[in-house]
Amino acid sequence: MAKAYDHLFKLLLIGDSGVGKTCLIIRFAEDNFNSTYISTIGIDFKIRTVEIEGKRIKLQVCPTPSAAKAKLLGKDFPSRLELLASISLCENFCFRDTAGQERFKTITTAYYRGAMGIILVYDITDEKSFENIQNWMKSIKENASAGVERLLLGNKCDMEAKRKVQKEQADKLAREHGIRFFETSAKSSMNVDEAFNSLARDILLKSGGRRSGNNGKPSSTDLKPSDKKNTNKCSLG
Ligand SMILES: Nc1nc2c(ncn2[C@@H]2O[C@H](COP(=O)(O)OP(=O)(O)OP(=O)(O)O)[C@@H](O)[C@H]2O)c(=O)[nH]1
Repeated sequence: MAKAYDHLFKLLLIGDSGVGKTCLIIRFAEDNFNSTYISTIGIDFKIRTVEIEGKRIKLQVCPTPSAAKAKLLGKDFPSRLELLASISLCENFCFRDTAGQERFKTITTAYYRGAMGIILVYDITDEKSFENIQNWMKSIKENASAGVERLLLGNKCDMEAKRKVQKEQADKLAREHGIRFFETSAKSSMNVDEAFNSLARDILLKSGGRRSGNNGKPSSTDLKPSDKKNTNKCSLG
């Protein structure tokens, strides 16, 4: 039987708690939005297959669980419960840890190492979440594979009246790091497909699966999200 996809890309979303990582993933994978806030504990990953440059790309997307985030930002590890939650991640990110904190570094490094693309998310209404992007960049440098594709997203752009972070500030930061930047809204779906597809396309181009033309820069007209949307549950396995 023919394979349902040509490439599998694993993506990771990171950023402060509450910036909208889970909602972005749900919007992308299921075209849905739920305003009920439940902080990510024990995570689902989502899958959606898109078509880019004639290739079917299966995107597997995970948010970083709270415990991993805390450790990556150098804070104390929150609790045993959160450790258990954090190790319930999917496929390559799946670990069982009976020893506790001492092995946590290995786990967090593995989150990053498994990812081919990392999406850094801040909330345009929360200045602190934008300032922390620098810390997230640092943790990518320390933990991720060299050359991992990165993308910066300013989420909640539907909340213009409460905006604290100007687009120009983020544009500048993205330029300094040589990465793309979008303002998105998981609520209105503004730029969500565009952002994920642009990252997938950059990974595809980097991996050599590209046609020539357009100077290697993505063109939004080349991006064709397919209808296939899917969900998978992670388990403590
Ligand atoms: N107005 C608006 N609210 C949003 C948007 N995205 C997320 N939210 C809200 O922001 C809150 C946090 O969203 P989550 O997706 O759970 O945030 P998260 O980054 O996954 O949070 P953690 O799991 O704690 O890391 C929820 O109340 C969402 O409804 C958006 O684009 N616009």
